[in-house]
Amino acid sequence: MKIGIGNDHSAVELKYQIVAYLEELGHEVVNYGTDSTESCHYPEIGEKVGNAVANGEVECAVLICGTGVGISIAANKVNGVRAAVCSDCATARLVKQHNNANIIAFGARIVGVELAKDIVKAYLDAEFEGGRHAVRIAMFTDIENRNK
Ligand SMILES: O=C(CO)[C@H](O)[C@H](O)[C@H](O)COP(=O)(O)O
Repeated sequence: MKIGIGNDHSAVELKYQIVAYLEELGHEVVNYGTDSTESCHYPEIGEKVGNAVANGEVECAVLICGTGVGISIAANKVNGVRAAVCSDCATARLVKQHNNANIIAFGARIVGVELAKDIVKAYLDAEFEGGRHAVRIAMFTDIENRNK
């Protein structure tokens, strides 16, 4: 799978570890984040990754900032993006099964590297269940269309 990754200055080291892990799993990774620990602005990276997912450049993406929150808020401003912050594996599985999240986010200041890898794996291994959940996903699109 072609997977995007984006991060701010707080998450450079964790980003490298997650890229290595994704490659170990056989995925192609596109890096949209910073490779510098110099302070930068996460909204720019969240938007860039959101666009990459929305226009199909990558199938899904991982976003990492200090908490995962700011960068996911930015990505969620892009139509078609469903970015979800996860700090545990059950949530990571459910955001795919129920919300069909196309971006998973977490915080480099919140989760350690092993938990972060487990979160990514739980998300990638899960499948969207469709059915009643598809009706609700369609309602996200309705919200986007009403608020253009
Ligand atoms: O956006 C965030 C919180 O939602 C991220 O954690 C950022 O990484 C954080 O705000 C950056 O903080 P810093 O003090 O500028 O390193």
